[in-house]
Amino acid sequence: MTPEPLVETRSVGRSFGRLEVLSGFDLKVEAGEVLGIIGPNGAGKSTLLAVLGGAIPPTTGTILLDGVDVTRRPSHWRARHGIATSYQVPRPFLGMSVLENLLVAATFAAGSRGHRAQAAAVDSLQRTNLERFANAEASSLRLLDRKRLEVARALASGPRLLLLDEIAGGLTEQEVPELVELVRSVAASGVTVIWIEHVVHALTAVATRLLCLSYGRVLAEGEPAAVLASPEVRRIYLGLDPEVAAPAGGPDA
Ligand SMILES: Nc1ncnc2c1ncn2[C@@H]1O[C@H](COP(=O)(O)OP(=O)(O)OP(=O)(O)O)[C@@H](O)[C@H]1O
Repeated sequence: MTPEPLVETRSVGRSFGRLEVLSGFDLKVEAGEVLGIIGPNGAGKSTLLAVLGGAIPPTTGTILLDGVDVTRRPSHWRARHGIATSYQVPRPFLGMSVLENLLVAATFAAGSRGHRAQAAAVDSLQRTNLERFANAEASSLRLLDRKRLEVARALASGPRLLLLDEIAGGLTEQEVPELVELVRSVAASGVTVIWIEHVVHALTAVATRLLCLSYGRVLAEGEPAAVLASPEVRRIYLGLDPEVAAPAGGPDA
């Protein structure tokens, strides 16, 4: 028997009033994958992530986690059952220390108490290279370290699936590889990742699979270089002439 995908959407739709952002959307993500999702502004990427994380319910369709229907489960339930999200704009408690932020995350997102919460907080601190800032106020961190803290807060809940919503946004070209390295190490520790991002080279550096979304439908999906070379992706997302051959390794090569 083949194991269930870690997460699966079956015919998921999401509308906002009369605007149908996703419709009949099917996706399977296996444990251990790093799925990168690209697509033009308004394609429905963040909506998809919000539906997966439970921030908003789908209008139609079903979401399965390990084969179990979690469609109507809210985000706090999903956080306690292995789905965590990190957002583009980090939202730490600015007046608290880094460690306190992680303790809050471990306590409220994962429902841990006492020593277990402490251990989860310290573990996420180490996994994100933030130990030296443990007692620093979150407000004092530079943007890259705030991004690390945003990932650490998600890790403190002990996720099996980490949803990353444009976390490279606002970083310099020098900082992006450091964030990529963090995502790579999180994935190597056994966490499945779905990362939506406009910084395409960040995704291709770590994604095992790439999916390009446009108006809620899949333009192309598969091995990252092949997706970036797809004529539809080049024309609709990258704004390149599909007649001109893509350089080996994709447009960032
Ligand atoms: N809460 C909402 N209410 C109304 N419309 C919404 C809401 N959230 C998203 N939309 C609309 O849904 C469409 C898809 O938005 P979404 O944020 O999912 O796209 P995206 O692919 O993530 O775009 P971007 O790359 O710009 O972040 C857009 O037209 C957006 O305006």
